[in-house]
Amino acid sequence: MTDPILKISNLTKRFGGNTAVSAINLEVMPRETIAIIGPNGAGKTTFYNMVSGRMTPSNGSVELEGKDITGLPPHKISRMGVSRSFQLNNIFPEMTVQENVEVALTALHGHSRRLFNFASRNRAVQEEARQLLDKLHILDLASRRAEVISYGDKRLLEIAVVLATRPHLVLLDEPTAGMTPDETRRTTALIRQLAETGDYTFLITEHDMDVVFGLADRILVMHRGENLFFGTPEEVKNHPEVRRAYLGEDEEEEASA
Ligand SMILES: Nc1ncnc2c1ncn2[C@@H]1O[C@H](COP(=O)(O)OP(=O)(O)OP(=O)(O)O)[C@@H](O)[C@H]1O
Repeated sequence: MTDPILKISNLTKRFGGNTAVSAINLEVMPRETIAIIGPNGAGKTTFYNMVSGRMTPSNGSVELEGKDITGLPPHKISRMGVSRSFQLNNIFPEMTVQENVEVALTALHGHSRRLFNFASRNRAVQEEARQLLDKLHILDLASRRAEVISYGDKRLLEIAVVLATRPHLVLLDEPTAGMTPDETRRTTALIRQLAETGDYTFLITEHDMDVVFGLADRILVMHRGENLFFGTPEEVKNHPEVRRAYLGEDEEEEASA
C-alpha cells in the first residue's frame, strides 16, 4: 500500500486560552487534492502555518514523506518539497512575468552540479520558466511587467512561482479569491489539470464551494479549530452537521423545505 505523503497527528495550536487548531489528525495520499474549508476563524490559516513551518505547534506532529518536520523552519520545509502561495506576496511587481519565475528557478538551479556553466544554467532556467508559464496558460504575458497584468493572471503567475520550486506538496491559499467568475472557472480547470497530470499533492483553502466541490478528492471541514468532518465531496454535501454549521442551512430552513 502507498504511504501517505503527509501525516498529521493530534496537531494543536493554542494562543493563550484560545485553541485555534485542536487535535487534528489527517493522512493525505500522494497526488490527492484536499480542500480545507470552514468559516472565518475556523483555524485554516493556523493549520497551514504549522504545516509550512511558520508556526510551531503546541502539540502533535507533522510528517512529510515519512520524515518528522514538526517545528522545522519554513526554508527547510520548503527545501523538502512543500511550497505555499501567499496571496500575491511572492510576486515582484516590477519584474517581468518570466523573470518572476526565473528568480524562483534560479534558487533551485543554483544548487545543481549538473549545470556547472553559467550560460547553460541561464538557458535551462529560461526554458523551464517558459514551460511553466505555458503550463499556466500565461506564456503570452512572459515579457510584461507583473504589475500590469490582470489580477487573475497574477494569481496564475503566483502558482507558476510556487511550482518553480518543484514541490511535492503544494499549499494554495484561496486560489480564486477576488477573481471574476470567468477567471475562477479558468483557474479551477487549470488546477484540476495540474492535479491530474502533474506529480503534485494539493492542499487548498477556499471559500467558493463550487471550486471546492470541483477540485477536491476529499474535504476537511474545520469548525472552531476542530475536525468537524473529513470525507469525499459527496459525503460533505450530505452531512447534516456540516450543512448546518458551514453550508448555511439551519434546521428551520430544512423543516420548511
Ligand atoms: N497569531 C495569532 N495570535 C493569536 N490568535 C491568533 C493568531 N492567529 C490566529 N489566531 C486566532 O486563531 C483562530 C483561528 O484563526 P485562523 O486565522 O487560523 O482562521 P481561518 O480559518 O484561517 O480564518 P479566515 O478564513 O478568516 O482566514 C482565530 O480565533 C484567530 O483569532
